[in-house]
Amino acid sequence: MNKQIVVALDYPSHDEAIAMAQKLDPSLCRVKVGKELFTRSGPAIIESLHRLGFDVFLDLKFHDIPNTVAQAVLAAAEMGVWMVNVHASGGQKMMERTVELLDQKGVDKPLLIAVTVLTSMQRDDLTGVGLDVEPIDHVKRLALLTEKSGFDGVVCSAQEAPMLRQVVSPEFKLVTPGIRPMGASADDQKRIVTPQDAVRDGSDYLVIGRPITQSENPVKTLEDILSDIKNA
Ligand SMILES: O=C(O)c1cc(=O)[nH]c(=O)n1[C@@H]1O[C@H](COP(=O)(O)O)[C@@H](O)[C@H]1O
Repeated sequence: MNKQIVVALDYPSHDEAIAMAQKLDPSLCRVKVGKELFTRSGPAIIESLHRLGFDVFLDLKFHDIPNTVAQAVLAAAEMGVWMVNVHASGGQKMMERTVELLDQKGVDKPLLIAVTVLTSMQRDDLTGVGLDVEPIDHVKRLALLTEKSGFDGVVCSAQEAPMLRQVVSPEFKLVTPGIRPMGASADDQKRIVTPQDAVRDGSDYLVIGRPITQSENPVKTLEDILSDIKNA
């Protein structure tokens, strides 16, 4: 089974994250460790999740000079994570140096993914940082740069998936947060899509946090989403 759902374990402690992971079935989903959890728990959380049998997406969104990002991604690869991400806006040299270093070291490469435009942003947020473009156009530009740099895929909103599927190779992975089942609260997300539409529009992996982790019955919510996407 192609495990398409990645549950975002956005918790303030190792034990709270593990308590949720223990309710989940690693044959049905993968998990994501982000900045809050990793900053509080460090690599121990990755080891614990691996022991439970999960594939781990380490979401630290690296963005720095090429050597620094390449070395950080190497450290992630050596922890055995399944997927790791950087910000595409760090540029081509940053991504190319990362691929080159991992090749030189001969480590097993995680899926190398670059964030395009955060799903919490819309046009006026881009204007605020000096980018006078529509999110979809900026996503396209950064996705093409990411592919050219030898990375495996991008993080984007599933709203951009149909457009990207026209311009990138079929193997290029589209990882889409900002997923909200019909009627769920959007929280701080802006470019949101339902699970079913995300899959139908060509998303490979759906990153879902609060709709599952803050649900009264996370396991049932996950099962409902899985059954929705099966019908997509
Ligand atoms: O890279 C990410 O995972 C990410 C990129 C992005 O553009 N938007 C985004 O929401 N995320 C992450 O995806 C998760 C979404 O969580 P929920 O909004 O709770 O479903 C969070 O952990 C975010 O850090």
